[in-house]
Amino acid sequence: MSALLNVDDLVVEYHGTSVVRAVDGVSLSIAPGEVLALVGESGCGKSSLARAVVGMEKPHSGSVRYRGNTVPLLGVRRRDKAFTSIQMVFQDPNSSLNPRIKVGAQITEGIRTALARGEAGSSPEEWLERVGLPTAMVSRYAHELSGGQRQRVAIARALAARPELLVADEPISALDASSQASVADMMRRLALDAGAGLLFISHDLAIVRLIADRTVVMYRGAIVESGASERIWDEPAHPYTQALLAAIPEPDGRGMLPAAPAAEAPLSWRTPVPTALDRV
Ligand SMILES: Nc1ncnc2c1ncn2[C@@H]1O[C@H](COP(=O)(O)OP(=O)(O)OP(=O)(O)O)[C@@H](O)[C@H]1O
Repeated sequence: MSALLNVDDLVVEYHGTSVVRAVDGVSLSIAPGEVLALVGESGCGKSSLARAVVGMEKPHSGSVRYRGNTVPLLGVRRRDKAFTSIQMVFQDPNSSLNPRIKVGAQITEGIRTALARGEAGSSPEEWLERVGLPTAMVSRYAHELSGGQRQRVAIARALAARPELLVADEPISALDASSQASVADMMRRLALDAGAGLLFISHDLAIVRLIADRTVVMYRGAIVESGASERIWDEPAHPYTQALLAAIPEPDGRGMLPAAPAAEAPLSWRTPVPTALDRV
């Protein structure tokens, strides 16, 4: 099956007083109906990659193509029908929800995006039910909801647009621990029922293992390992992946590996590779 999303040798840089190369030559693809997880520690470049995928960052080099077409920068992407089927959920729901518009109206914006593409729409109440919220919330404002409820609304709005590609950047970290797995699973089901591809960004390998077909592990802007999620969980090949797995607290997940903190990892991957900052 041809890919929905192709990222080829992508480089994202921030040019300020110094140059930060946040994404350093990343290639990946997502097929329709596939969940791809992107994992890695804070600052490894996950959000920069996600932002470039949805047109919020301009690639320094390399390319991001959606159904074979280069994804334009956000303003153009929003206006171009060919790209309204890309939706994003952010870590912080406050950055995507408007505090002055009622929840129902915000979900309706998503439904209108779907209708404009000739897709079936449904009511805001139905979407609230699907994400586990009471339908009465249609008439509430975002500031009247808890952080977790807000994130569910943001997820409902993104899914109401019937995305064919959903990019979710740490979508469950605002939720309480007991509902993280169920919301992640709900996102998987709703995206896949619609035949969409899901790029699910997380630092939580235990959840990623539950919902992602494939996992890509990022470290310092580059991919160090990728493969079937179960394989990465059972036989992590790269020392960095092994350290990520070993860091999962025992009651929550793995607890199988002997403690292998990053400090004990081989120098080959711990030592900053003299690429990014040194080169530019
Ligand atoms: N606007 C910016 N200007 C300059 N540097 C930035 C900017 N945004 C991100 N960076 C830097 O780029 C690198 C990658 O950041 P990014 O937010 O992509 O990582 P991340 O893996 O998503 O982290 P987190 O999990 O904490 O969100 C970091 O070193 C960060 O400090």
